[in-house]
Amino acid sequence: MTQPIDPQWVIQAHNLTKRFGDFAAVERLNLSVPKGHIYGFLGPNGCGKSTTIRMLTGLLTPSEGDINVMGLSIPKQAEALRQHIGYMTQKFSLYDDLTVKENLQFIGRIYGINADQCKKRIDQLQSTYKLNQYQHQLASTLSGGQRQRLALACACLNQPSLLFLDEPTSAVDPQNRRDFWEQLFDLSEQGTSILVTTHYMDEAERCHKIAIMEKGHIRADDTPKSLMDNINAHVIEITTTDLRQLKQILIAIEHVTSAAQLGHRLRVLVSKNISDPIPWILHQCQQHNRQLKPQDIRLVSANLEDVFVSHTGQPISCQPMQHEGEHHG
Ligand SMILES: Nc1ncnc2c1ncn2[C@@H]1O[C@H](COP(=O)(O)OP(=O)(O)OP(=O)(O)O)[C@@H](O)[C@H]1O
Repeated sequence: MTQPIDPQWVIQAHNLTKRFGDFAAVERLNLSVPKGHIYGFLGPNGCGKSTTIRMLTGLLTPSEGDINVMGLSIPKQAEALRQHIGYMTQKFSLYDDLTVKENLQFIGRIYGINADQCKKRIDQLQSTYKLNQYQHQLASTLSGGQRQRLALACACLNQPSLLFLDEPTSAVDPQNRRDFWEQLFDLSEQGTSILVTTHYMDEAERCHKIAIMEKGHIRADDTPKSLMDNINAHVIEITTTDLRQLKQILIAIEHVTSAAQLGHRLRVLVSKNISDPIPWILHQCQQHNRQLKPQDIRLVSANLEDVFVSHTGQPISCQPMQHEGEHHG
């Protein structure tokens, strides 16, 4: 039995909680993903992104809460949902001892797609995702970028209306990441809704909307622009010498929420409780016998990394390692 769902939302979750023993990996999470959107899920390692996705796809039973995905009540109707979604896991979940084509054929059989239709669909996907020349190659021998394209092709085989992508770009190089996002925008234009987790701020900025998670909770949820415009901190850049020492001084001061060195600059977040942050920083430095000239310091616009740090208290050190990938197929 399907549940009524407001047609503007493709996912609605209410009070979603998952406990592993005493530990709450996800706690009272509320989430609404608009239909047709690319919706980004951000947050430090271990904050509960994958656990949330696994509950939304019906793979993990919540401890508490309600989930409605495309009108289906999850996990009760997870089997029916499976026909309409695609899920690309962090590890890409390919069958290493099968070739590219065999991986796709296998997924086709799981979905019960008839042989003729499946063949057509596989030809189409191999062409879209530049896999034709690798179709007889074992998945285990593919490069990072080729594996990523095959994983996306597998996730799209059943022409899903909703795609879940869990860190799909963590193992590929910048060119492959760009190409991958082009493919996501193509899918989005064709009407596919996409929920994607990422640690990359440039990717988050491409999303229609994002949610920032921390310790099992959603801390912020809006368009990237709105999050940047409404950041709850002043963003200040300081260009001077001996930034390491200055950073240590500033980070110990109340109302300074973060200080990060970017080459010859120090990027500092100061709480909005301080109304006039530049004179305030100059004064704080003086108090610590550190002279700063007014021309060394300026107020700048927030970027998404500032928003991330202001909500999680963490730098983007949680970014995955960049693996060597290949450029074009
Ligand atoms: N089956 C499980 N049993 C016990 N703890 C678990 C289990 N699955 C996840 N956790 C814990 O729940 C927390 C959230 O994990 P999750 O994988 O959802 O994080 P994440 O945000 O996806 O992290 P990452 O960015 O590193 O992929 C972690 O502390 C993890 O150790």
